[in-house]
Amino acid sequence: MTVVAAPTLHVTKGHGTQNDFVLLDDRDGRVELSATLVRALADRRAGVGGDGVIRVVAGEHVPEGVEALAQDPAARWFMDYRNADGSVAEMCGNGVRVFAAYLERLGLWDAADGELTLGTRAGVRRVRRVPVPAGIGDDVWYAVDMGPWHLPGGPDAARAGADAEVDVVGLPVARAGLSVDIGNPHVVLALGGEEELAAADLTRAPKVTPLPVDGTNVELVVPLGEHAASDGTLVGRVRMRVHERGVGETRSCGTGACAAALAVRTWAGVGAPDVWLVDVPGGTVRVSVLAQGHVELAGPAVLVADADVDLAALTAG
Ligand SMILES: N[C@@H](CCC[C@H](N)C(=O)O)C(=O)O
Repeated sequence: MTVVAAPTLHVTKGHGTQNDFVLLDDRDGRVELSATLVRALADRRAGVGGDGVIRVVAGEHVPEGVEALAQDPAARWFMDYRNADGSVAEMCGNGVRVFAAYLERLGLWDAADGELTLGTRAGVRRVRRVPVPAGIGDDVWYAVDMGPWHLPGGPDAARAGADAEVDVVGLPVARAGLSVDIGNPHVVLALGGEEELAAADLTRAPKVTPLPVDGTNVELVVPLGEHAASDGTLVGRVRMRVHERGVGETRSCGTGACAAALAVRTWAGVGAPDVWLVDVPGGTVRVSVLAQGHVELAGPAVLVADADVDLAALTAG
């Protein structure tokens, strides 16, 4: 890969339920997306600002993209996702939807032609446009098949409902948490109610024991009950706050919402809903448990700005 010598970098800013990203069209794989460049772009004062940076690159230009193409030759575009601290993450649920909206903007995908197949570090993912659920908003919604999920603690953790201890600043005692893998790592813990959720101080990372070697995202959830939708489907609802690995507290996390719904569904046991609305500080997303161990995430994706970044000024410090 060669470093782009151009003095400016054209970027787009987008978000999914206020989980915000700097998007980069590097379809030919010419940009050296170093951790330093990612941190500078994501910087909320000296840069564009975002929870992460997402690069669109043709799969053939990056090794992980080549792997995705081997899995499914339709995975022409690869989502290269980076956290705001410059670290690489396997997957970003909100990011996939924003990636799809960005591809539409770039003319690289048309939702009218059918679903989008893309490569991610967690494997191939599929996205389609879906109707916006009544009463939730008027943004464009996309649904993503997030692929397989599992409980790293296995059946023992499922039975116990926990496999980790999580200490959150602002809460009096450490809580039991359940690890959920949805392509990237999460630990979910249930709190007693809205007051506790508000009291949690997520300016510092919760202490997770044992901490997975690659770290983890942490979701705090308050179950809000269940209701029957107009078609009779049983729908569960939870409120969630999240501390993201490589970022800090964010206003939403798509993989985190999936992990939260899956953990609450595990705790609820037989007869629990397969469809969940997850309320996050930045909005609401929908999680549906699909057949064959897959889970679907649906929610909005919004592109808000385009900018030409002066690379010399950005990296001047
Ligand atoms: N916000 C994302 C998750 C981004 C990656 C995460 N911070 C990690 O390191 O695993 C989402 O919407 O899923």
